[in-house]
Amino acid sequence: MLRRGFQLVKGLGQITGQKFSTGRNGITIRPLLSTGTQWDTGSPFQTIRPLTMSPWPFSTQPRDYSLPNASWSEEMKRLYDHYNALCEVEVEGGGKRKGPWRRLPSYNRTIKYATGGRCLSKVLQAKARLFTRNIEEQGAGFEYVVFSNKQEKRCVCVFQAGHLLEGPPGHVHGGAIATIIDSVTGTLASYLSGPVMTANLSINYRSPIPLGSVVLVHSSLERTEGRKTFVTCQVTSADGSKLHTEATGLFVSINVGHLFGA
Ligand SMILES: CCCCCCCCCC(=O)SCCNC(=O)CCNC(=O)[C@H](O)C(C)(C)COP(=O)(O)OP(=O)(O)OC[C@H]1O[C@@H](n2cnc3c(N)ncnc32)[C@H](O)[C@@H]1OP(=O)(O)O
Repeated sequence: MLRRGFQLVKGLGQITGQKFSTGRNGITIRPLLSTGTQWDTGSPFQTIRPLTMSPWPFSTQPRDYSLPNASWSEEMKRLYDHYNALCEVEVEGGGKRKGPWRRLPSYNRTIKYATGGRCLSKVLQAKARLFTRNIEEQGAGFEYVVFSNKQEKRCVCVFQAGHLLEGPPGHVHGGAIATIIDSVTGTLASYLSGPVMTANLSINYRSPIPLGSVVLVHSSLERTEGRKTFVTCQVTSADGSKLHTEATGLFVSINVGHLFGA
């Protein structure tokens, strides 16, 4: 029973991305699901606090990684607040209506908790995570939030690069920069054109990005041609005064069956 309980919570941790750890004297659990079920693992392990169990083994309330957390710098929070405020506009006589901008929520699977992928075993399916959201330690990897503006066919990402993204000493790895560019341009392309895959990404690195700094990743639609969506991208310092990186991307619309073995 004890072993079964431990395997289950460990499995849940892998599936939900939530934190469970084994202490010297047993299982220490920071339950994030709240359920009414009390599991007593018995001595020497401490009582596992109530867990909410659903018939579907995935959390129904996955973490939205694009919301502020304790690792965000003042600059990151200020920029988040700035763009978040543009998501609503005041109307005459009081009240608010939706503004031109949207904050895009972000989870650790591309399609929220969908299984899929050609030839993936069930174990791999359960463990698969979105590359940019697979570091659980807050502030260590990619901290970012994307805001999109459908009317203007563009988006902006506020990105704080954590210490695990180091390339040259004290600066962000070029592959990490390519990753956030691919994610932001891909998000814009799929927001405007539906399911797409990156066919081409061309990057010019103009000036290094200091580790821990906050930068803006701007992406705009250049044009569409049939199944092809062309986008541009610039990574700048938070105040816009310095250009760090420029890129262009080509995204090709796909039938999702392309990914699911059809
Ligand atoms: C919502 C959450 C968002 C999260 C964001 C994450 C973003 C991450 C995005 C990725 O990283 S995707 C992973 C990396 N990309 C891949 O693995 C793609 C691998 N390549 C493919 O699967 C196929 O090559 C591809 C789907 C891109 C295209 O194959 P298709 O058979 O569907 O299309 P086809 O080869 O017929 O090409 C269609 C058009 O695109 C053009 N094209 C395709 N690849 C090209 C290329 N590389 N360069 C220039 N043009 C290209 C091609 O010439 C043609 O132009 P025309 O219509 O004018 O004839």
